[in-house]
Amino acid sequence: MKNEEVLEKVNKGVYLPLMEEFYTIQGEGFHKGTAAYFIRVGGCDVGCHWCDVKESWNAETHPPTAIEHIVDNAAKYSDTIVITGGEPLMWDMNPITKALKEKGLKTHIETSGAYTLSGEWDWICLSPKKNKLPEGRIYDEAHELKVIVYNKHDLIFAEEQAAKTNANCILYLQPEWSVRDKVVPMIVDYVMNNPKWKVSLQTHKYLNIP
Ligand SMILES: C[S@@+](CC[C@H](N)C(=O)[O-])C[C@H]1O[C@@H](n2cnc3c(N)ncnc32)[C@H](O)[C@@H]1O
Ligand SMILES: Nc1nc2[nH]cc(C(=O)O)c2c(=O)[nH]1
Ligand code: SF4
Ligand SMILES: [Mg+2]
Repeated sequence: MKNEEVLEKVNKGVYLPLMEEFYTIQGEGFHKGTAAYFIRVGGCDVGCHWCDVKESWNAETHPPTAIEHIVDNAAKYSDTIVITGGEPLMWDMNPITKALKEKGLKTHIETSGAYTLSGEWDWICLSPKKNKLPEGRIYDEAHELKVIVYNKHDLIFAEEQAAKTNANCILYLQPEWSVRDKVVPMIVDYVMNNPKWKVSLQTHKYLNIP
C-alpha cells in the first residue's frame, strides 16, 4: 500500500499506530484486579513531565496496524479490552470500538480527554491534565475520574475537575509513581477527610506485571 493510502486509513481510524498489546491485570481504578487485554496506541502531545510511557508519544515510531488484526488478536485473550496510549482520542475510535463490540467484547478507555470523545465505550476512565484540559461531553460520559497527584496543588485541580463530572462518576486520586512515598500520606489524609474520593494505586507496578 502507498504511504498516502496508509495515512488515509490512519485518519479514518481503520489503521492505528500500535505501540504494544498485552494481556494483564488492570492495575488502576475501578476495575483493578480484573484480567484485561491492553491495546496501547501511539501518539500523544499532552506532555506530562512524569508520564510513564514517553516512548508512546511519537506516533511515527509505531507501525500503522489494521484494526481487524488488532481486534481478532484481542478476542483470543479476554472479553475486556482496554484501549490506552499515548492518547487514544487523537484517533477516531469509532471503527475499532464498533469492531470490538461486534465480537461481544467490553470496551474500556484510558484517556486524558484532551481530544474529542469518539467510540462506543462500556467504561471511560478520564484522567485530565492541566496542560491540555478536557472539553465537551466527556465529563458527562466518564465512569471514573482519576487525577494524578504529584503535589498538593493537584488536590485543588482534582476538586475543580470533579465539579465538572456527572453525579455517578467515581472519583479517584492516584499518586504519581516517582513521588509516591511523599504523596501517599497526603492522599490518605485527604480521602479520610473528603470521603467522596477513593485511592487508586498502580497495583501492576507492585505486582511486577505490565
Ligand atoms: C499513560 S496514560 C495513557 C492514557 C491517556 N493518555 C491518559 O493520560 O489518561 C494511562 C494512565 O496512566 C496514568 N499515569 C501516567 N504516568 C503516571 C505516573 N507516573 N504515575 C501515576 N499515573 C500515571 C495516566 O494519568 C493515565 O491515567
Ligand atoms: N496493568 C496495567 N494497568 C493499567 N491501567 C492503566 C494503564 C495504562 O497505561 O493505561 C495500565 C498499564 O499499563 N498496565
Ligand atoms: S496524557 Fe497520558 S500518555 Fe500523554 S503524556 Fe500525559 S500521561 Fe502520558
Ligand atoms: Mg500504564
